[in-house]
Amino acid sequence: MLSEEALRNLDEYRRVRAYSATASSSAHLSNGFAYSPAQRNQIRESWDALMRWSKVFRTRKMSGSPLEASKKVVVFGGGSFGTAMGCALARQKADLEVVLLVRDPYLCRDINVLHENTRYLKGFKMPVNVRATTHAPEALAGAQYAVHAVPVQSSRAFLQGVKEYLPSTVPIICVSKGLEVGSGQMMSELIPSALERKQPAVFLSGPSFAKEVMQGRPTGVVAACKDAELAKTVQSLFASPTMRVNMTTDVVGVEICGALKNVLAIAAGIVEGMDLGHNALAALVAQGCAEIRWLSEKMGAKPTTMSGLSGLGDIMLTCYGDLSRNRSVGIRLGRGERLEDILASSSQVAEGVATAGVVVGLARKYRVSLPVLTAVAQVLDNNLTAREAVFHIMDLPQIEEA
Ligand SMILES: NC(=O)C1=CN([C@@H]2O[C@H](COP(=O)(O)OP(=O)(O)OC[C@H]3O[C@@H](n4cnc5c(N)ncnc54)[C@H](O)[C@@H]3O)[C@@H](O)[C@H]2O)C=CC1
Ligand SMILES: O=C(CO)COP(=O)(O)O
Repeated sequence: MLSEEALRNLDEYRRVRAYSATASSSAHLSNGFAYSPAQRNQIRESWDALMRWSKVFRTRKMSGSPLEASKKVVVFGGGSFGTAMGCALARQKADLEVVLLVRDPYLCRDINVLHENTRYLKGFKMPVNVRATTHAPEALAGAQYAVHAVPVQSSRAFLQGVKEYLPSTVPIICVSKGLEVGSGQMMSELIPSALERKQPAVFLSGPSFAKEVMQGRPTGVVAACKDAELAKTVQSLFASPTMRVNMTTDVVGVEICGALKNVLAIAAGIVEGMDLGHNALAALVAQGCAEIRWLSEKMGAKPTTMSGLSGLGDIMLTCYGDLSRNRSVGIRLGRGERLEDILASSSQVAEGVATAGVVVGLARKYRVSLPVLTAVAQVLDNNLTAREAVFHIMDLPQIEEA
């Protein structure tokens, strides 16, 4: 059921594992340097302890897997990430029915006939147990989980539209990252507000470009839910040889990091587009990390979340990774293009653009100053050029590190 590329990656992964199993018998490193026998023993013992722990853990996990018990999963949104996550699930179990609920009948037909998302993930074959429909009642009938991958600004209208077909017991696994313009809400607030009821929901976030998930490349994400049992269920549902899933109960932390890193990625793109150099980029990303930490802590997030996959992990990916749409928007702004032209030329969502304005409101509410993130909103709002923003940020008073 795995694509050829995913199979190649798995083969490589198995070769590495086989190599690691035999490598401990070879004494010397290639440059003639060798660890002392005591060091080598210590290294081997530490590794063996890790492997023993891993084995015990895996054996305990075997019983009653949520994937085994699942028959149907619906994915809201047939964009790049909904498709990639739907395919990641489908590859794990051949008789799992994965249904993408899409708007466009032409895309729907391509997915069902060509087994390819010709608009958002061109060139990637989808597993045959993934299909698409434009009909919400059919998509939702009998689904045990709903993966929500609709852009944040369209999520309220979307959820209101499917509410009557979505049983209130079906967990939503939300992968959308951003804050709603107008309400300022995170997805964990928007979902119950749009549905006008409580709905179990887990927030899956972390460094995970859709294309690489689709290629079956190793990826790590975190599942956040106040209900730890549900977070563990989703952890176990998505965990595979190519996907590690941590769990946490810190929903606010995971959501705010996921939303704000998109704004920071626009800033990183601007620095890149203006060719300001590696020093500038590293200083900017470090400052952005501090700003995200200041706000998220005031909102009640755990500090560990900031240094985890949804925090630092996703910040590094989006600020430095070529596949980031938010970073691309920033690069083009930094090169002098107008925002409206950039947005008009892209069919994909860059959540940071809308989120940037909302962050400024949150910063005021929580009485925290966020120079870089506010500067991004100013540039996007056309009140500052990228060059002016950089000048003003560099000219801020020199401070004690906080
Ligand atoms: N692409 C990626 O690598 C990742 C994306 N995400 C997040 O996932 C969310 C979705 O992003 P992508 O799939 O990348 O977006 P995309 O731009 O590839 O596709 C968005 C999809 O949502 C659909 N859509 C938009 N408005 C809709 C509406 N009102 N009703 C129904 N469907 C609607 C579009 O038709 C399209 O299928 C975003 O919040 C993004 O930040 C998270 C992790 C990785
Ligand atoms: O969230 C993402 C990866 O984790 C995707 O980032 P972009 O939306 O900037 O492409």
